[in-house]
Amino acid sequence: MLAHQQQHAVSQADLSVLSLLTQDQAPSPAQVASSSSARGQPHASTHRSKTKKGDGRADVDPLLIAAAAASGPDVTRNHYFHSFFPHPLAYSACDDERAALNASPPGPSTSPPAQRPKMESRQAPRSIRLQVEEEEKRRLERLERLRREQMQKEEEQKGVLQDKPQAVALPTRDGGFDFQEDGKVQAQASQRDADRIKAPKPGQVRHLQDDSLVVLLRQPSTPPPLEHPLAEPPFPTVGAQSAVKPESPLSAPEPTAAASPEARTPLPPLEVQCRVRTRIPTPHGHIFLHLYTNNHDTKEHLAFVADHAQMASTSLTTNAVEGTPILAETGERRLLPFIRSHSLDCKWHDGETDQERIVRGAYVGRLTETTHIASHPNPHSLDPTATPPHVHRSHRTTHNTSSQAPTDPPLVRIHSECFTGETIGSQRCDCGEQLDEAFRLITLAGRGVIVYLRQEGRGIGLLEKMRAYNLQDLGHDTVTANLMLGHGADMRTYGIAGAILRDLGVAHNGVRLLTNNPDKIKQIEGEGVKVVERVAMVPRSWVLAEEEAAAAARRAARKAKGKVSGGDKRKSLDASIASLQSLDASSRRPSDSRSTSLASSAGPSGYSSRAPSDIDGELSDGDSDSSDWDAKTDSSRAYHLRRAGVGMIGASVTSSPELDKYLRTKIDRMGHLLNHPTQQGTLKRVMSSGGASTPGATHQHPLSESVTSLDGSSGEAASR
Ligand SMILES: Nc1nc2c(ncn2[C@@H]2O[C@H](COP(=O)(O)OP(=O)(O)OP(=O)(O)O)[C@@H](O)[C@H]2O)c(=O)[nH]1
Repeated sequence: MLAHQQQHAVSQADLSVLSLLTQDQAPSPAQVASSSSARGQPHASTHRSKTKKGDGRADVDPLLIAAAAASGPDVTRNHYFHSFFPHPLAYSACDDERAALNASPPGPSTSPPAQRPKMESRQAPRSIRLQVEEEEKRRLERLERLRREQMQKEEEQKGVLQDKPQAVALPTRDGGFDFQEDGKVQAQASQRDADRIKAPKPGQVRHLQDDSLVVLLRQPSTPPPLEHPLAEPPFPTVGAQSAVKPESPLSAPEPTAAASPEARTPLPPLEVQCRVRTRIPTPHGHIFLHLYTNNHDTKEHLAFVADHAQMASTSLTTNAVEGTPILAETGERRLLPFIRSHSLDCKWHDGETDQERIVRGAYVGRLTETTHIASHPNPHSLDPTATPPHVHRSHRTTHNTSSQAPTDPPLVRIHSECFTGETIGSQRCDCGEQLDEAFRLITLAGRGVIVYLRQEGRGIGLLEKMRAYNLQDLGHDTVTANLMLGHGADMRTYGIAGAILRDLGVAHNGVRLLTNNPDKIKQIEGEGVKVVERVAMVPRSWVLAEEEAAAAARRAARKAKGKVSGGDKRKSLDASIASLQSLDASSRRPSDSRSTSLASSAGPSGYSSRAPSDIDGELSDGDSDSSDWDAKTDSSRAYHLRRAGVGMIGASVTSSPELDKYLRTKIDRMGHLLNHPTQQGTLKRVMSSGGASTPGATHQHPLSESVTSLDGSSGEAASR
């Protein structure tokens, strides 16, 4: 009983310690000392407590009490932010607060107490974190399942394709096609295939029942990996050199990454790859559209190929009689290599099927319901007159062409994308009509290439070009506007064009380049493309003006002479037809020398002067009293339809004060090889150094001596 009482007795010392710990103010050292000494006194109850060790509690250590007291009543970090915390700055271990205290001047402070830092957890509650983890796990499992299914399908597909022989496609009546080995019906065709051939269900798209074809269509094969794949992030698209360096920009903007050679990451050797080819019927005729990828940018550059002989052929060699073009002027058959993409035709992987080749466009002739012949993986090896297999990976590779038969250099246009000119017929530039004219000329010649480069706005992009247009509306020209925005006058490069032309096998034998731009000729030659002739691109509005002036002159002459007799009229028509035919032949024929180019007489009337079918249209245009010719033939109707701009790219003829200024700037400031017509209507364009108002570089290029005039006469004639 006594022991029990002793155990629960509270001594005076305990009470004083308790009051020390619970008081508002921190105890002074003296208080602590007295408290300790009080505990040190041999007090009866203290003594009793010392003797009662059986309750498991340790004696209260005076040092511990002193430390606790010095820290104030709220000592744990957990208590620190409780709203009931009574003592600002009582947590002496907080560095921020100590710093704030040190910073405050000595003596009574009037400034408000420093803000206590807030320590808040940004972590989501655990339940949410678990939920997110769970979802991520489920997503990864789903992906893994899909990947496994995909692999399984591919395995199955491989099995199917190995069982199925490589084949030439045979047409089916419902528009699908079946592939049979070497064109022969397979004796061991599967029962399923045989059933399908015999009994097609009406309205059913048969080829979609073919599992292997479905797999092929949904998961097309990819070309062999490039030696130097596209780096991440993509390399700048454009901007290696500019034709005209910034002279004195009004502001001095930072050079763009593309503009500054030092800032550019060194590019790997350029590689291009034709991924797909297809036939497109255009208002001017059929062309093959090729889509290219490359390892310098992420853009899809294009090539349009006109090759009528190839389209008519059922063989990859030009030895096939039906594929041999006949030269208009001599009637002679000439063996011309077909213009084909080496990277498209080559084998992409082992076990490649004809289906794969045909779907990507590696086929012979024209794909129809009745002809589906996959091309040979190396078509050039079949053609003795063709360029050797083109090595597209490095344009530095030289080919020995000495043993090859001379070939007709195709017409080639290297065109830069212009959204505004080509899609909505902007009258600020001549891009739309130039593209249209290039289509007209290559299809008329029956053989040629347009390389369509995705370097909008001379390489500065659509956004910047539109900003430049606003500056032009303020009165600046196209060059100055570019410079003001911190770009060069022309930021385009032609490496990709060169690689595409090499891939198409036309670079080495020479091309007739449709351009007025001397810088373009220089750059493309630097890419290993042989330019044997420059063919001028004449604004159609100029041609039109010339023709109208000529027609007016003829009418005036007739009036002066009196009405011509029927016989005279016939003679004059015959003479005109003969002259037009000779012009027409010239646009089809390669030039004998680099010095003279009979210009593509561009413009709506140019159709008539080039296409025999339009000759009547030309004459009717010139002679008002021969309009009866128009109604007589279909060809004149075609002429009028085309003249009206049906199906033309952009606008068939571009004409505006803005265009006038644009062309003038190109001639005066960018050295384009074109003379602006004078007010008197003198439209002879003399491309020689003497005739063109062009800067130095223009004169040095041999092709700058080419002479072109709107009436098709040679330079010598024009200058006489
Ligand atoms: N920055 C800029 N680009 C323009 C402007 N007008 C047209 N372009 C672009 O210029 C490119 C065509 O270049 P041009 O100088 O017209 O012709 P070119 O291709 O150099 O020369 P040719 O072969 O003779 O046609 C296209 O990419 C157009 O988008 C303009 O005012 N400013």
